[in-house]
Amino acid sequence: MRIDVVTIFPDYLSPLSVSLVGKARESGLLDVRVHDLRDYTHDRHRTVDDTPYGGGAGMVMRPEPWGEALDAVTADAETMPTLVVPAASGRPFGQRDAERLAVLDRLVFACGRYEGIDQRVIDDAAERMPVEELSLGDFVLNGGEVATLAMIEAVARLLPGFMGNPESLVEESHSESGLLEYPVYTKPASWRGHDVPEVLLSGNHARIADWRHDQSLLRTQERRPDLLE
Ligand SMILES: N#Cc1c(N)n[nH]c1-c1ccc2c(Cl)cn(Cc3cccnc3)c2c1
Repeated sequence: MRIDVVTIFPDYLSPLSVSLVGKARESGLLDVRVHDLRDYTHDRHRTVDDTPYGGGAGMVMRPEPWGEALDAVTADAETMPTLVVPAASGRPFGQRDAERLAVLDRLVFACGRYEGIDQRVIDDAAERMPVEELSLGDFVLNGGEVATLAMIEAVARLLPGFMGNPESLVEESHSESGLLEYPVYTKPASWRGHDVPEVLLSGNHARIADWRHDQSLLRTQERRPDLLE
């Protein structure tokens, strides 16, 4: 999978060079290219924003640099990529979205800042490629980079060969079961007076599986009853 990211803060995406995503890039499983939007400006100050039509506080990202940047990163596309635009006003991003995006050949992430990207950028791109405006959740960030990091990690970890042990993808929160993950423990069996639940030391795999399912159900009932509706 190739992922292009356009941003005015390329360094914000440096976490994509470490850990498993970094290893996936080194192995060729993932091809991530980060582009500085200011490279697509032509004035001395490399201006990417301007005042909003209709007034109001803050600034809006100019369409011209975005148009040139998206044209450049999609110019060589054999199949048009999907453009993902993190937006506070976007549709909530979830695990089903990660699964859907993980099977695509190419993604382009448009990381905006200020009060947002001129809407005509999204409208123009939608004439040539699928566009998804997605939100990381019901909280407010200052731009699209953090959401892009999260979405890329959620997608990348689903790529065949990314996780050393693909089995670990099965029993995760928000996986197909629809339940939250059960609590996990490792050695020592007793720590600061806290003991590992006896069933996990029993070696009885049927009892362990039942206990884990019960724990997942309890957690989901307590923390995310909406998942059980
Ligand atoms: N994804 C997501 C997401 C989220 N969950 N919260 N905030 C964002 C997000 C994504 C993109 C931008 C761009 Cl472009 C500018 N801002 C700042 C802003 C904040 C509030 C209202 N208007 C603009 C963004 C915030």
